[in-house]
Amino acid sequence: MSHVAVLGAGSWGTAFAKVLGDAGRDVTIWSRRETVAAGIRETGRNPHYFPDVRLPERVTATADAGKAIAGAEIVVLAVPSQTLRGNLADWRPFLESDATLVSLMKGIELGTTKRMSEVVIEAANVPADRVVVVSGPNLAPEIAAGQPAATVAAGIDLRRATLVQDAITTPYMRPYTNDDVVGAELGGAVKNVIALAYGIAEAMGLGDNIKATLITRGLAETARLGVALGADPLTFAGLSGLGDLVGTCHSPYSRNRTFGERLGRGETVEQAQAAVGQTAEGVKSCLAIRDLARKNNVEMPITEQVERVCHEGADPREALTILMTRTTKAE
Ligand SMILES: NC(=O)C1=CN([C@@H]2O[C@H](COP(=O)(O)OP(=O)(O)OC[C@H]3O[C@@H](n4cnc5c(N)ncnc54)[C@H](O)[C@@H]3O)[C@@H](O)[C@H]2O)C=CC1
Ligand SMILES: O=C(CO)COP(=O)(O)O
Repeated sequence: MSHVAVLGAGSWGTAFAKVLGDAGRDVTIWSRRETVAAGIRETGRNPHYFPDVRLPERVTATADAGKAIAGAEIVVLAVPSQTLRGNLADWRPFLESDATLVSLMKGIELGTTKRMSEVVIEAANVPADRVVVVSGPNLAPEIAAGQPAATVAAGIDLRRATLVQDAITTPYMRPYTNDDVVGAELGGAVKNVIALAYGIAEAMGLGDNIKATLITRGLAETARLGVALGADPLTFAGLSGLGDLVGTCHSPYSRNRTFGERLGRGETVEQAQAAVGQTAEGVKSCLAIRDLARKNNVEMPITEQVERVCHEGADPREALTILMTRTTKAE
C-alpha cells in the first residue's frame, strides 16, 4: 500500500496524521518549517503543536513537499483556507495522476467566494470526483489525545469516499461517508462564524437561551445558504452540520469560539489573533460567506453581524440589538 501525504503540520494536520497512522497507514507530513519536520522525525512528536502526544511510528515528516507527495495515493490538504490556492500551485507538479485529494479546510476563499473543494479542483486541475472532504466535530486536541469522535468523508465518488473512510477508521475515530460535498463544506465553514458569535455572547455574559438561539438560527442560515447552492438540507442535521456547530460552540478548544470571546471582551482582531496564534477561519471566511450569501440572495443575519464586528469595528452590543430588533417573522 502506498503512503499518505499530509500537507500541513498544524493542529489538525498533525492530529489527522496520527489517525491515519493508527489506522495502519504510512504517513509523511509536510511541514513549512524544517524545525517542525525535524522535531517530528527525531522525537516522534510535533514539538510546536502537540509536544505531549506520541505519533505512531508509521508517521514521519519532511519540509520537502515533492518528497511527501511523490507516490502518495491519498494527499491530505491541511493548510489555512486562504493559502490553499497558492500552496496547490506549488504542489500540483508532484501529484500522482490518480491520487485522491482530501480537503480538511473549513473556510471559503476571499474574493472568489469558492468552497475549498472548488479551489482544489481549479488549482490542482483535477476532476471533482477525485476530491473528498472530511468534516465533522473534530477538535484536534481531543483527537490527538485519542478521545472518541466521528466524522464525515464526503465525495461524489463513493469509491474514493470509502477509501478515505477506511484510511481513517480507528477504535477512536468513526467516519461516515456522504455524497453531499456542498453541504459538508458549508456546514464546516459557517459553523466557524457562528462559533465566533457564540464566543462573543459568552464574553458578554449572555444566557443559555440566546446561546441556544445562536446555534439554532445559525444552523437555519447555514442551511438556507446550503440549499440555495444545491446541498441536501438533511446534511445540516448531521455530523458536519449540527454536530460540528454544537461541538465547536461548546468547546474551550475551539479557536473560533476563543477568538469571539476575546472580541467580546473588547480586544481588537489583531490582539485576538496574536493571542489565539492558530488559524481561526471564521474571521476571514465571514466576509466571503457574507458575499456568497448576498450573491445568492440569501439572508444570513448572524454572519452579517459577525462580519461587522470583525471587519467594520461594530460594537457587539449594537450587533446584538440589530439581531434582536429585526422584523419578526415565521420560523
Ligand atoms: N484544529 C482543528 O481542530 C480543526 C481544524 N480544521 C481546519 O483545518 C484547517 C487547518 O487548520 P489547523 O491545522 O487547525 O490550523 P493551524 O493554524 O493549527 O495550522 C496551520 C498550518 O498551516 C501552516 N501554514 C500557515 N500559512 C501557510 C502558508 N502560507 N503555506 C503553507 N502552510 C501554511 C502553518 O504553519 C501550520 O502548520 C483549517 O481550515 C481548519 O478550519 C478542521 C477540523 C478540525
Ligand atoms: O473545526 C473544528 C472542530 O470541528 C475546530 O474548530 P476551531 O477551528 O474553532 O478550533
